[in-house]
Amino acid sequence: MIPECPRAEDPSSRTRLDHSRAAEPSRGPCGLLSEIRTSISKEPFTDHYTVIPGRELGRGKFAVVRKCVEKCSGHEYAAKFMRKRRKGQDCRVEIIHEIAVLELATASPRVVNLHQVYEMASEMVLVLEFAAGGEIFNQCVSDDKEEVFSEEDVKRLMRQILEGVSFLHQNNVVHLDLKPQNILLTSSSPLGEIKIVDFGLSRVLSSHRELREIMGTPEYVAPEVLNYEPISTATDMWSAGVLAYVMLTGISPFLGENKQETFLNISQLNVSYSEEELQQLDRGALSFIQTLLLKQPRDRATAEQCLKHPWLQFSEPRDPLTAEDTPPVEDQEAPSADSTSSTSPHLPCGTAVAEEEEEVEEDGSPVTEELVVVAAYMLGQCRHSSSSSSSSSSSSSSSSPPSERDAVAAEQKAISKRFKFEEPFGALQEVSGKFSC
Ligand SMILES: Nc1ncnc2c1ncn2[C@@H]1O[C@H](COP(=O)(O)OP(=O)(O)OP(=O)(O)O)[C@@H](O)[C@H]1O
Repeated sequence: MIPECPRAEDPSSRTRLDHSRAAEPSRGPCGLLSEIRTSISKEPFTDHYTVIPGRELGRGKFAVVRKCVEKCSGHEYAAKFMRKRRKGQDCRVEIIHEIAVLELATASPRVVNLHQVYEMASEMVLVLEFAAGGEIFNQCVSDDKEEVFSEEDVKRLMRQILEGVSFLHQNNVVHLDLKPQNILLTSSSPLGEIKIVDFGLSRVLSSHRELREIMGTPEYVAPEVLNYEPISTATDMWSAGVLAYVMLTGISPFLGENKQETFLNISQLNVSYSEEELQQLDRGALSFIQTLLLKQPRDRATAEQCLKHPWLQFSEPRDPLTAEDTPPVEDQEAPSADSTSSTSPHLPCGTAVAEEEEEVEEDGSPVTEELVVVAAYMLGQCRHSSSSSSSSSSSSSSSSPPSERDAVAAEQKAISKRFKFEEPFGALQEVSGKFSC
């Protein structure tokens, strides 16, 4: 018998989450949200969903994402199975935060939709809208000319990414892990719409408390993160610049032979704008990237400024040689806003952030949080830029034979590593202790 779909607020079928947490502050430590509206079902997940056997949709260190079908509706979803205990620590609060951010972003079509949540003894399952086109990463690194994005594709997708990022930033949320693996497509052919996923590292910014987390994926991480300087919405904008570079060229601009080299490339802003792939593009594309890959966060364009960039305006493709009308970077509208400013745009009703009491030290100075790093380190799937301090200019994915490449591709999922930055960059260490949430 096909079960009926439970109604969203049916108390008999769901356990309201967090009875015990109702009195908790709306935001926990480290910019984490701690209140959610979604009911959490304690019923067996498989009573309501059939998990499609076979290949996983994706995998992180503590989560597996599988395709499933809701029995009552026949609709396909992506079920993200997340372990509650990680390296001996209870990480449920982190999962609750991820749910809360997804709830907050319901109004944005650029963020993946959360359908339901289930909780078992050791796992929680986030039932997400299924993005059938998979990661844009696949097209970024494809050898198939038919598959790789055209510049017009990148413009359209980039606009959508920026719309999503702008929505998050207007709500004081920073994603902190924007990368091609976390930008999915509703369909790959024809090319659909983008959906931003994975809010596991996201944080809520506060005007009274500096956030200095060191986390992210090395290739996409901004210089201020490496320098243990305050994180802001501009931190995501750096990653957006790296994303644009990778989508347009298939080259990861800062990727080195190892993470130290990658970090060095980032902190020295060692990026090449003379790659052949970039030269073939409209000049506006280069100018766009250059408004983002700037060392000082305050100098970077905001998501809204980016959406007004000449390159992203709707236009017919132009001959790169005659594209003289795009103003050089320095002539463009100066991105100046301090994106950590306290102006708090609209938050959806009921979201916790607006009600939160800010933490301030006794002397009135903002509380600075010390955090341990979570860096999901990706093996070098993209090609290195020729300017990077890497000794080789191509990665295994571009130089290996196809069979080897397939094997590499099969293992391309994130290998999470943990880094601890005790001092600015120079003292970067990978640590082997407990994983801290
Ligand atoms: N809604 C979805 N539809 C289709 N595939 C998805 C969906 N959500 C996630 N995936 C796939 O699963 C992968 C892992 O998902 P996600 O990044 O959310 O997990 P994670 O464990 O937090 O990963 P990471 O370790 O990279 O942070 C994604 O990169 C994507 O390939």
